[in-house]
Amino acid sequence: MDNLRSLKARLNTKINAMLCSKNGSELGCLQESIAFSADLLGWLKMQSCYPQFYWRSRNPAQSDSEVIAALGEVRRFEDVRQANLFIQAQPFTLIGGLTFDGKGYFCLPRLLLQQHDNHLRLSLFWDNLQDWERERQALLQVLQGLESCAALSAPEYPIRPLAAKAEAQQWCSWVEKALQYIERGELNKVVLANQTAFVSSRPINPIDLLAESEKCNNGCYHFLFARSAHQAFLGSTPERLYLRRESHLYTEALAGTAAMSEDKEFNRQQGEWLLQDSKNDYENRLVVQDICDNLRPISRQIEVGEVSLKQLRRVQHLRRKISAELNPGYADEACLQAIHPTAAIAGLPRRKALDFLAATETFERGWYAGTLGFMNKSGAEFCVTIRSALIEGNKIAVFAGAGIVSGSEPEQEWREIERKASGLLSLLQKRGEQSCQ
Ligand SMILES: C=C(O[C@H]1C=CC=C(C(=O)O)[C@@H]1O)C(=O)O
Ligand SMILES: [Mg+2]
Repeated sequence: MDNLRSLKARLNTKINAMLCSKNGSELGCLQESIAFSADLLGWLKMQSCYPQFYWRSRNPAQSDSEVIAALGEVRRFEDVRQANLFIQAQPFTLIGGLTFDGKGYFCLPRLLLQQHDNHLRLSLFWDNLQDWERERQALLQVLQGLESCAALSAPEYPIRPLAAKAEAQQWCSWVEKALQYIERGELNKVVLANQTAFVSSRPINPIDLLAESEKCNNGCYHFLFARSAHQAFLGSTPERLYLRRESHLYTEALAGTAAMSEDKEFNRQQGEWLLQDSKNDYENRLVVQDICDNLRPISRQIEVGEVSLKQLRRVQHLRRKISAELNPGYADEACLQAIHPTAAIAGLPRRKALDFLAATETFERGWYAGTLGFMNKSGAEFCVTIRSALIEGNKIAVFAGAGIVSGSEPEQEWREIERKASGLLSLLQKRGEQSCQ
C-alpha cells in the first residue's frame, strides 16, 4: 500500500495548504488517479467513517468493469429528482439508490474510490458553504486510513435460526392466496418474499461475508451499504436494473428459476427443462412486458433479445436482455421511476401487486429488492438488490422471493426461495480451502 501512503501524504499537504475556495462554486473536489490495483473490500474493512458503500459491477472481465468504495457524505438527496438535477449540473458521481418502496438515498460521498482495471481514481469532496476548518478536519479524517488494508478472513459463524417471518406452511398459504387473486384475474403475477433471521455466537463481519460471496457467487454484482457501524445491508445479485451510457439503455428480464448443483449433467438437464417450461417462460415474459410497457413513454427502439440461461452457484434463471434509446431530456430520474420495481420483484399489475404484498408479507423489505448503484451525467448502472441480507451485530436476516404466476406450486416456490437464500447462508460456515459449493 506504498502508493496509497504517498498519495495520502500528497493529499494531506494539498488540503493543509488550501484555503476555502471562494470562486463561487458550492462544492470543492480534489481528484487523483494512480496506477494501482487496490483490494477495496480489505480497505473498507479498516475504515471507520460512515456511511460506507461498496459496489462491484457484474462483469469484472469487461473493460468497463467498475469497483466503487465510498466513505462519508457531503451531500444527501432523498428525492431522486433532486439527485438527477445535481448530476445534470455537476460533473460528479452520486452513489445510492432506492429501497423496494421507492425511498431514495443518493449521496455525494466525502471520499470516493473507483477502480478500473489497474487504475485507481480517488475523489475528495467538500462543501464550500460550510465552515472550512470543519471541512478540512473531515477531509483529513477520512484520509486517515487511506493506506490501511485488512486481511479478509473466511467467515466462521456457527449460526442458529432465530425465526423466519413465515415458516414453510404460512408462506405457502400466502402463495395460495396469491393464486386465488390470479385465478380471479386481479393479478397476473406477484413476487412473494420471506425474511429469515439467524443469530451467531459472535458479531458477523459483513465485509468478510461479502468477500467470501465475491469469491463464490460468480456472475453477480456485489454490494454493501452501511449507514453506521451497527448495520450493514449486503448481497450478491445476478440482476441488473439498468446500465445507461448517455442515452443508450440496457436492461433485462431475469425471472424463472431452476436448481444448480456441483453436477454438470444435472445442471444441463435443469437448464434444458427451464428453457422449455411454460410456467417459467410466462413468469419471464411478464417481466419483459412490464419493462417494455414502462419504457415506452420515455424511449424508442426497444429491443428484446432471445431467451438464455443465467447460471449461478445454487440457481439458474431465464434471462431476456432488453435495450432501448432514451428520448431526449430523459435520464436517471425517469429510468429509475419507470423501471423500478420490476415485475421480477413486485408483480403485475404493479400497483395491485404492491398492495397485495403490503397486506400479506409480515416483514419490512427495506433495501431488499431495492436498487443500488451509481449515476453521473454520462452514465449510470444499478443492480436489483436481491440475494441480500441485513446484518446487525450477531444477527443476520436473509431475504429471498419467488414470482407467483398461474401454475405455481407452493412447495416448489418455497424450495426455490430456500435455494436462493442459500447463496449467502451457505457461506457463513468456515470453508478455508474448501470449494465454493
Ligand atoms: C425475487 C427474487 O428473484 C427474482 C429474480 C430472478 C428469478 C425470480 C423467480 O424465478 O422467481 C425472481 O423473480 C429473489 O431472489 O429474491
Ligand atoms: Mg420463479
